[in-house]
Amino acid sequence: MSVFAYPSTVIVEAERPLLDAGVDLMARASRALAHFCADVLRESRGQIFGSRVCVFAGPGNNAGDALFAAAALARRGAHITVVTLFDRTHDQGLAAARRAGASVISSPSAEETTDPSVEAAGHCSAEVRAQLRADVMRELSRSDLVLDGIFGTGGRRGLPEHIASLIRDWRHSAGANSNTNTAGTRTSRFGTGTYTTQTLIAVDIPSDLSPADTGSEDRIHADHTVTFGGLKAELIDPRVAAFTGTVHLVDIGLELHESQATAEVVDTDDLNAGFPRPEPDGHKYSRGVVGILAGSEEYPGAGVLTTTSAVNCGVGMVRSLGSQMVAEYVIGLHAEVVTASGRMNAVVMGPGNPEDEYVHACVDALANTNVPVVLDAGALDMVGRAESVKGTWLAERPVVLTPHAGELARLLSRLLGEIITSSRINADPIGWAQRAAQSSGCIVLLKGHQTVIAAPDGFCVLPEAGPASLATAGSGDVLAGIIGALVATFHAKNQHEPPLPERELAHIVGLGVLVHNAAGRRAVNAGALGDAVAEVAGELIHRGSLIE
Ligand SMILES: NC(=O)C1=CN([C@@H]2O[C@H](COP(=O)(O)OP(=O)(O)OC[C@H]3O[C@@H](n4cnc5c(N)ncnc54)[C@H](O)[C@@H]3O)[C@@H](O)[C@H]2O)[C@@H](O)CC1
Repeated sequence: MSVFAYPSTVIVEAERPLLDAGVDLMARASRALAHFCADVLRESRGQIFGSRVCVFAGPGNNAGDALFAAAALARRGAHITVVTLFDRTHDQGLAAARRAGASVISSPSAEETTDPSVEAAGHCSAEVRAQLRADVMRELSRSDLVLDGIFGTGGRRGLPEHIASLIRDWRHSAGANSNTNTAGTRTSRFGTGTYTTQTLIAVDIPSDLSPADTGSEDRIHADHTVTFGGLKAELIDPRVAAFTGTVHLVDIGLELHESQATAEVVDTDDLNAGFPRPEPDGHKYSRGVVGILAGSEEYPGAGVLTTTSAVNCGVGMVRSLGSQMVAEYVIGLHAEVVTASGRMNAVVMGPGNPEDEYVHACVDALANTNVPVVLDAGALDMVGRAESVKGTWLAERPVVLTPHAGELARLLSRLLGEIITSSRINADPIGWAQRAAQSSGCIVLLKGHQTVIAAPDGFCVLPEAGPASLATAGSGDVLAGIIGALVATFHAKNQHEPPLPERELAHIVGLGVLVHNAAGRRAVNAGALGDAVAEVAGELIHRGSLIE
């Protein structure tokens, strides 16, 4: 179900009242972490007893989580090696790990010295440093599981060089033995019939989590991140997926309010729960009427695909607002589509670049209404070189824009009056979708493998990533039809209420993306995709949930 993401500062703030009341949050966090690690070890090795676990321990409470979890694993028979990376760490955590039998290697952190008599913690001779480094590398190479407890929410960007070089060397040495490209995260051995997997788990957040590519060799690439209390907003950025691995959220009893969230991650459970079903006393108008202005003499197929997916999504009625020729194609396939004018609860404009005369007629028909519009493809050009849609026919109505990166680059170049390239968009999809939503005043759905939906207040909805099969001609037309149908249905339900809050509309658009993803898992081209929408909507309406 929906998981809301919060800035780390909000999560740390929510810990405060519980800590003040004496609640041992670290015990909750480390217990859950130990359970997770135990599951991983059981799955990869069959048992915890005899497994080898290496803990990178930093200077703060993040190390505390890792060390208490390691102590729990040691009590279940795991061999634990703690690598302390600073001249201080979480004392109680380290004591607990030692009591449970952990060995400790103090990895040297200070500058090299040539004086062999200086061997205090952090200051040691080159020879001793080399030996300690070799010990750490040996331990890392034979570990079944490595815990990144270097920095958590208190971490600043940029690992100190002694840690960066350690990670770099480890990644290189693991890469030499690995049959995957994810050097250091997974080592497979075949031939003897055994298969060992090394798993790297980041505690709360991977240390030095940065969306930048630079220096990525020196950073933690986790297989899993076990995060506590609330989903940290930085973990959901698609650019950090290679560093976080799969993110697992552990509830430690914090009180967080959705209003403080900056994003929402939605998945199939949300679709199962939120997809609109016909009401027993409903009728075609209460289920929503969507107008589709899509397709042209040049691209008639876009009209067919957009209309097909809207019809198949289970909306009350679909009106074809385009040319006679497109309408004939559409009605040939879907006899229920109506060409007569009349009431509408949402309109989709733009797929297949409909001719101007139909666009003008449609804009006239929508004047003095608050009917929401979904602008796709050619219709995106209607959002012009203004700070927002204020003062245009788009004002006072919900507007959803559905660009891909190239279209968003053109749109933003117009809105911001500077050249924005699609490669810049691809380098920061969330940031640019938010920028476009804020400056246009519209909901912006940026299409991609990880589609991002941004509302004008910056709030984002991230639907789970779609299948690669969706990257095919006409797929966007299908998506526009689905979103138009859903927006029409929700708007029909709420037409006598105040307008849907932007975040709610963004959520509905997110459900549309999930329908599209589910259809994409059943089809390999856009024609079949439009048909698969009927299958998906049919399961949601008649069965109550998707068969997946
Ligand atoms: N407060 C609590 O009781 C709880 C804390 N928890 C854990 O504690 C973490 C936060 O703990 P802390 O606030 O101690 O923060 P960290 O454990 O991230 O460590 C902060 C320390 O690291 C140093 N540091 C940070 N970045 C550095 C860098 N790039 N180079 C050198 N030194 C750097 C800081 O100066 C500070 O001393 C969470 O992420 C979570 O894992 C959880 O156990 C939940 C409860």
